Amino acid sequence: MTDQDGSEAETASPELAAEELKFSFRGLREESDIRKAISIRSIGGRLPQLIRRSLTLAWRVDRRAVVLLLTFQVLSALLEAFGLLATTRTITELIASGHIADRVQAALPSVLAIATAAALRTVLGIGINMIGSDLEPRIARRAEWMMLEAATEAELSAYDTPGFNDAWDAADRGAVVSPDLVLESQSIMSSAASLLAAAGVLTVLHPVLLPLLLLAVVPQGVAAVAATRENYLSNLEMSADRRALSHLRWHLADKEYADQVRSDTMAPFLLAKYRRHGERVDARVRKSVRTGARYAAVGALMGGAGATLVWGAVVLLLSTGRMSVASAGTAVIALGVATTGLRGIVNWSARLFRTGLYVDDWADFIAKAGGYALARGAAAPPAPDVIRVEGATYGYPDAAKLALDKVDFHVRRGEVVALVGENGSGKTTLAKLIAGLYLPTDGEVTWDGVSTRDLDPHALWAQTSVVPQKVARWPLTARESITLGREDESGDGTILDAAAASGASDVLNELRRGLETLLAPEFWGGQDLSGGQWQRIALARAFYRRAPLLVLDEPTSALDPRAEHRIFAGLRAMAADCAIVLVTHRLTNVAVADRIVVLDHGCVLQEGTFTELTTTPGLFQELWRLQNDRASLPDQRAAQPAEEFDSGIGNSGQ
Ligand SMILES: Nc1ncnc2c1ncn2[C@@H]1O[C@H](COP(=O)(O)OP(=O)(O)OP(=O)(O)O)[C@@H](O)[C@H]1O
Repeated sequence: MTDQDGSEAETASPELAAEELKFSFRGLREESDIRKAISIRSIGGRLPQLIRRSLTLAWRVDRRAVVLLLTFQVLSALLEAFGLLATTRTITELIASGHIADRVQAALPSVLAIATAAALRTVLGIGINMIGSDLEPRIARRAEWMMLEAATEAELSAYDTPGFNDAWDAADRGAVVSPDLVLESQSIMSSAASLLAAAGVLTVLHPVLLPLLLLAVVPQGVAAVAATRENYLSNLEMSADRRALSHLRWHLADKEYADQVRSDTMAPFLLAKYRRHGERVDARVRKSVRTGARYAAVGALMGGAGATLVWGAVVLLLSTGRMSVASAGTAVIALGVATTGLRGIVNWSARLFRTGLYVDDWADFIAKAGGYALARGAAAPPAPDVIRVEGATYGYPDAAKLALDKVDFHVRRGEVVALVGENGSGKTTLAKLIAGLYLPTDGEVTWDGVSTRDLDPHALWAQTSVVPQKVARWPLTARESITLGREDESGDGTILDAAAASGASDVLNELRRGLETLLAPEFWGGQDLSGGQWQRIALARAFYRRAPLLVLDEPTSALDPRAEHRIFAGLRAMAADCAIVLVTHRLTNVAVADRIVVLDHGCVLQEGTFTELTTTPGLFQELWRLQNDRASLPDQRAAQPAEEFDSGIGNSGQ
């Protein structure tokens, strides 16, 4: 139980506490696997794989750019090493004995070499930057494209699977950061190139310097990776609250519910929930920031100790005469370059590692959607003469009971068959099975004897028109909303015929630019329609398609009596060359059907013509009687004193 400000009643026992919005990564990677995958030990092995992944992604987008990027990077590293060696030469010439003018002249070629190398590296750096910036948005789009392809090629049932939508959200974040993978890999490679150049020079100067340098930088690296790991884990733990926040934000601010937020006085109630989830996120962020700061402090302390060791070694080597002044001078510069390179590798690796975790979510989604990828046959069905459902069972993932249990049904071309039953009896689910949107968990649905499992789904859907309960309000022009991009050569005639049959012509006549009007209220200049007008457009869309199977799921729920009458008056003529499956609760409308199938708790309870079912005792007759009972309400009102009747409504259920 919750009070108006959204807080749970104190008395609720844990088992009976109200459920909250929660999301799971179930079906993706298990959390324990994620923790294992991001143990510090596994990270080293992961980096090459991530660099390979970033190159593969970039390769898919633009091979030439990748080749140029790598070539520029190698050239830049070679120039850096060359510059460092030229530095030794310059210092040697400058500190040699002789007149200063002679020494400067002797050093001039190597100074020129240093300057040329630096200039060339700057040019290469600009080139690398340019190629990277050009690649990044294209990589993000490519990653998004792959997600969209994977999602649209998945079975519809994937959307009913717990965790699928979370996987989509996580993958979306992965796609957004995917270009960073390239930037970070490239920065690691460039830091590695600098390090290699400096390491080569340092090893020549004295072999002890390099291992000491590693000692200075590696602890900081480990600390950075540990902080990154903590940050990712906290994000993972917060994902449920963050999704809840985003849902609540949508429900509070979107146009769809703006009226009900006001009329139901929902704002304080939902805002309290929003605050609660927000506070949980804040607490987790605070914990993560503190842990990260602790890691950073330990890393910095150890790094400082390491750096003291390196510089102490240089001083010792110089003071004991084991290193010349020229070499020490170069060592100082090379140490600077090597430290920057190493630090770059470590810090960029930590960032690459974190990005890699998000990109893993993206890759997991693509693989996950792949797990639900349409894997049916390739046979293209001709217009079916008969569609049969044979002993079909369907259970939604994780549902406590079956939505359909051993259902037999058939519809022939030229027939109108109505599905009737109480809420939740399985009508929509059966309609989706017939239209090949779902495959039965058991049993078969066949089109002219061929199982929908063996038919090419896209070819099957091309033979199907569906008007669902909640029709899509595509952000398209009225013309596109009806043709869905499948305009034929016959010109506007077919569109206008479909519009006339559905009643959409009245809507079109009132639009400021007729068929060319943009029906997209969320865009500037786009026009919105009423619920019933949208339904008429959706019906026009279905009629325009002229598919051999027409599935109408509550197609007239928002239509006025005149518009509804037009649809049902025209339905029989339409059935001449197609099979029509009609789902409706308005039983007067099912008189148009050749046969009526009554569903109850996922099973077929009755089947017959309208006359048979209205005259035979059973569920249909009972529903029919209840629907017509409304006619007696005015009589009841007349028979009852007004006050008694009004309070009766208010007290019903007591
Ligand atoms: N996506 C889903 N995930 C889990 N269960 C679902 C889902 N959709 C429907 N169900 C369940 O399956 C059963 C059949 O639902 P279905 O939508 O087919 O019923 P219906 O007869 O069309 O209902 P209505 O008359 O209310 O439209 C119901 O128990 C419902 O709760």
